[in-house]
Amino acid sequence: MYKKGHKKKQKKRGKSDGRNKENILHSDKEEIEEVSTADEKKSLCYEIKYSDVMGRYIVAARDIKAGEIIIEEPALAVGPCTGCALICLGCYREIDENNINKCKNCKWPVCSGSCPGQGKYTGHSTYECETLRSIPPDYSKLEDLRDSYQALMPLRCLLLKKADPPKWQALSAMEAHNELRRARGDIWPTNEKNVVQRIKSWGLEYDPEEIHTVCGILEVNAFEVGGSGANARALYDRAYLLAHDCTPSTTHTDSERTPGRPITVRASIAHKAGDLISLCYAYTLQGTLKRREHIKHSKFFWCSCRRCADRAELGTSASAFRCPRCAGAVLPERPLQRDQPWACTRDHCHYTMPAAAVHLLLQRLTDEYDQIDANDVPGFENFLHKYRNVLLPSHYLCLSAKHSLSQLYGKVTDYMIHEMPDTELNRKIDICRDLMKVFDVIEPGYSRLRGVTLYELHAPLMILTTRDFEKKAITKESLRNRLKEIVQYLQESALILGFEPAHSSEGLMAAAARDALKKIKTWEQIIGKIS
Ligand SMILES: C[S@@+](CC[C@H](N)C(=O)[O-])C[C@H]1O[C@@H](n2cnc3c(N)ncnc32)[C@H](O)[C@@H]1O
Repeated sequence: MYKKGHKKKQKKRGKSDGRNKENILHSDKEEIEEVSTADEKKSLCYEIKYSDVMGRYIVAARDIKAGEIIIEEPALAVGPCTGCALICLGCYREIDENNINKCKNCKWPVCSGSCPGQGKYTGHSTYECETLRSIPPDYSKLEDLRDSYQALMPLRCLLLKKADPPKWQALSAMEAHNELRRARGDIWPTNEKNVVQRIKSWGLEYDPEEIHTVCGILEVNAFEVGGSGANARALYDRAYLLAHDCTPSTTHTDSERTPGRPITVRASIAHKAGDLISLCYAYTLQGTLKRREHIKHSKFFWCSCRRCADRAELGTSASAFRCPRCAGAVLPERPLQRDQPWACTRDHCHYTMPAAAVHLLLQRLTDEYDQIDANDVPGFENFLHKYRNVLLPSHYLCLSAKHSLSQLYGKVTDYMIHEMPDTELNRKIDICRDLMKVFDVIEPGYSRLRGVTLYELHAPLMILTTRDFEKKAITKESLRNRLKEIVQYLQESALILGFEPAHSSEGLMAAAARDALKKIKTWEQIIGKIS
């Protein structure tokens, strides 16, 4: 499943967009679709291509500017993720297991009688409700009920066959990788038990192979959607065509509160006509070994993108261990062959490490990293200090620790921004700058990671500047230069995060950045125009 990732606007797709079929009255449907398909082709900024390696993928049909909308479309289907807690079938928010509210008709869990997802195809639709009415949940077996949620999203897709054939047709066109998945000892039997047998036990007559195919379509193509405690997965008619790249060229965001739960895919960098339009199927802040394993495991192919093929990951050294002999960087000799040894990059040093030793060391360090509590500032700092002779500061585990620290410094108990001493503020600044150097390469342009980090960077800079001004330890000229730099960070952050839904944490950060910019304007009374 794709994790969440983000103006001069391309002509925005209107509500009569050919794919927004739920907005079209049946009698007019064919005519409107034909017209809008022709219009659509003219205005599309991408075209679909095919290769034996990647299958279908999209490229820019013309030059695309950073921030431009490439795809904006409603979901074909939305439903619970596998392994989710007991959630409302309408809005995906967690339900209090001691006080479960039930749908009046089918008796399955919903948050309330007025849940906004009631009766919507992106939530608890009437056809789902009617189907589930004959399968009342057993509330004396909550664990079993939670397990049964795994079958709900596949069932929602299968129900579309009758309830909305065009949507069913659109999702049926997606890749399921059945042969690759069938050959794997884990996925197929798990789906057989948790989904196929479950749907059979509900007395619903679907072909087992078809159910497996729907499971595959979801595994290969679904996007994780939602936020603010309401996590779900969704299929989209065109966004699924985005090929993978470990330095993605787009970001995407979904709008939980808009009917149809649309996804918006934006160019995070400028594209030339013919450029691949890509999305990262893995977490960019991981090293090549982990990203490739994750992609192989969940998307069934070995990535060999530019970043994966380069031992130094495009100059970031994001997987580099420190050489115990000369303190240089130890990197894989052939990063696309995971069983090949790693070696020091310095000419005179011939230190090598067998792949198995690297994998073991990485696992041990990852296990230790994972033990650190998400809010534990000293925990992350200790990790960085403890492994300073084992990992290069650019190693992704160090970057992950710094990423957490960049957000914790200034926001958690004992580290509230106005109480932080200058040394800690400077630490936050250094951390943010280190991160930005890497993010500029692995998630360039208008990416959420860059937007948030720029915002985090402005805060300690602003406080140090104010303190220096109050102490009269700064000239007018240097004050102006520092404010200029802060304004640049805030403007870019507000621009990037302004693409996010207003109520999301990133949307709120964008609003805070805009406010901060207004406040900085008041300094102009003291020092004259800043920029
Ligand atoms: C969501 S689908 C993308 C659409 C798909 N290509 C199709 O034709 O339906 C993901 C699948 O596309 C293929 N794919 C995407 N990016 C790839 C890449 N960079 N290298 C190789 N295969 C890729 C893989 O088969 C992957 O499982």
